[in-house]
Amino acid sequence: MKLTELIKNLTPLKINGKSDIGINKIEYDSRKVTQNDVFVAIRGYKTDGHKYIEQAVKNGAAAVIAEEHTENIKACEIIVDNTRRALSLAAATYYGEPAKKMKLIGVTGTNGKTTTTYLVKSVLEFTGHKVGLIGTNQNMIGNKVIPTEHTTPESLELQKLFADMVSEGAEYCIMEVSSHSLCLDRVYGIPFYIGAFTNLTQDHLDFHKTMDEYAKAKSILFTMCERAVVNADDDYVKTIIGNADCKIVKYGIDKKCDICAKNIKYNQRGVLFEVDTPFGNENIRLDIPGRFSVYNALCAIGICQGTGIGISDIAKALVLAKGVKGRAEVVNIPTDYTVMIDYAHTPDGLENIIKTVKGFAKGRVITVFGCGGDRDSAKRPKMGKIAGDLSDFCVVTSDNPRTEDPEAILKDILEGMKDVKADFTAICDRTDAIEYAMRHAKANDVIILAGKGHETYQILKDKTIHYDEREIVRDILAKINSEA
Ligand SMILES: CC(=O)N[C@H]1[C@@H](OP(=O)(O)OP(=O)(O)OC[C@H]2O[C@@H](n3ccc(=O)[nH]c3=O)[C@H](O)[C@@H]2O)O[C@H](CO)[C@@H](O)[C@@H]1O[C@H](C)C(=O)N[C@@H](C)C(=O)N[C@H](CCC(=O)O)C(=O)O
Ligand SMILES: Nc1ncnc2c1ncn2[C@@H]1O[C@H](COP(=O)(O)OP(=O)(O)OP(=O)(O)O)[C@@H](O)[C@H]1O
Ligand SMILES: N[C@H](CCC[C@H](N)C(=O)O)C(=O)O
Ligand SMILES: [Mg+2]
Repeated sequence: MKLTELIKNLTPLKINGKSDIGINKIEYDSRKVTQNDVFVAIRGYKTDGHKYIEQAVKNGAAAVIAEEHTENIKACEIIVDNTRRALSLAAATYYGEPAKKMKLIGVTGTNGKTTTTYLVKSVLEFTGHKVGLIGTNQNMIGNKVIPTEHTTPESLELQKLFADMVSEGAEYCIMEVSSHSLCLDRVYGIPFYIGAFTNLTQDHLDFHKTMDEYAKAKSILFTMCERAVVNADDDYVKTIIGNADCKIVKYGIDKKCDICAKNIKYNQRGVLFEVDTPFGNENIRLDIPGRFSVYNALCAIGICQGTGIGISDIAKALVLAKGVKGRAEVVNIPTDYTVMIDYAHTPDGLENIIKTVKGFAKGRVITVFGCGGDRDSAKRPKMGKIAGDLSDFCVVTSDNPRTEDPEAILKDILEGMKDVKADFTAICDRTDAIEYAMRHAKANDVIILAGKGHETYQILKDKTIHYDEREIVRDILAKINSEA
């Protein structure tokens, strides 16, 4: 591709050097640059990509997109005011504007994004469509799984993924849009057909600092879509759609809205309810338990109706929809107590899953949980308080301590547990903590292993180790049985 073509949608402040040259590919990491690439220099949180311009040119960069001029540079220099945005726009051009060739649906919110995207994928597939999915657990094109490290990938990888989806015939792409991705312009310039909002509760304040800033970040999605589907019961909904200039469809249980659930029945297996929509009413059954599952189903219904699918097909597809790995997932073991793996890692998520299990457990609810290192530390005592007040017993433990001291994270959690109702203990090693819970479980108890969900790793200071709670639970059970 010609550099002039690649930058056609940018508004350069200055171009230094010859831009009528052939280029190979785009890179934003100087270490990956090879002959005739375009290097995009990004000012990051850990370092500044402008420091690596010289290295990128040495590695063969024919052009550099940057926010400032470099003296004596031996490559064409495109100066722009925002390189993250330039990266997103140039990547879209490089891959042939793939987002415009599919109907793109973005889901944002603190909790429920992954679950909702899977529900939407199931409904779209039930009605015969080929669907791409992007999110926390994995990316998918139809049934093909593509591993991922981020909930929402960097723009360059995102545009490549869109292009792969288009070339494999996907008509829709349903994706999670994290607040980080909105702030860091990973989705800049992308035309969303539908944007959806699940809810906003505390998380990621290490990054956003305040809830208002966090809400503002989420609201960006609703300036980029043709249609919005939003949770009317959420306290932040006004901020979220404050700048929206599109059709807005509201869903909820408590407030009067376009799509509402009534006569809700909860059981251990899932939820049953009636839904009223502008396009008809229907009975809905979803085999994922909890009030939050009603919200996720309503959000999915709003999105799918926006694509023109009838409510009766949506209802039929939701009955068949399977749960998502690591979300209220019951481990299949022959014990008289239950072990459930769940991804609750925020105060609200933890409260929801414990209350849900409390609603059906015939025995006690034992919660094993921790909090991630290098993440919002203000949520730690709050999660301690919630788990301690709502469970019958808690084991506080580690969940991806990353660069932090695991014991110090436990201490932060325990700060919130000074006068909680439940008994609790703290065991830093997660496997020992799970073993403790399993050895103390009685008939009909439910052990919730919260926080790791689908993850099959534990991130420690110096390394990431394989860590799959399904395997851990089975190994512990074998050990306990061998002692009998
Ligand atoms: C805060 C954050 O999101 N940071 C992301 C960001 O890093 P950054 O811009 O600060 O990059 P940096 O490390 O300072 O480097 C600056 C630039 O110099 C370049 N560089 C660096 C070294 C070198 O030798 N040469 C070079 O060119 C880097 O490639 C980069 O372009 O851009 C990087 C590249 O895309 C991301 O990998 C990185 O994600 C970090 C690792 C991260 O942990 N992000 C998490 C918090 C995140 O994004 N989470 C959300 C939500 C999760 C959820 O709730 O589900 C997600 O969407 O996954
Ligand atoms: N609508 C909801 N409201 C509140 N809590 C929810 C909701 N849906 C799911 N949860 C709880 O939050 C956990 C995470 O759900 P899910 O993975 O769907 O959210 P997410 O928004 O994708 O999270 P992440 O930000 O990590 O990607 C679940 O395991 C469950 O305990
Ligand atoms: N994807 C989210 C949740 C991770 C959940 C938990 N396992 C943790 O590590 O904190 C994040 O990176 O903040
Ligand atoms: Mg997710």
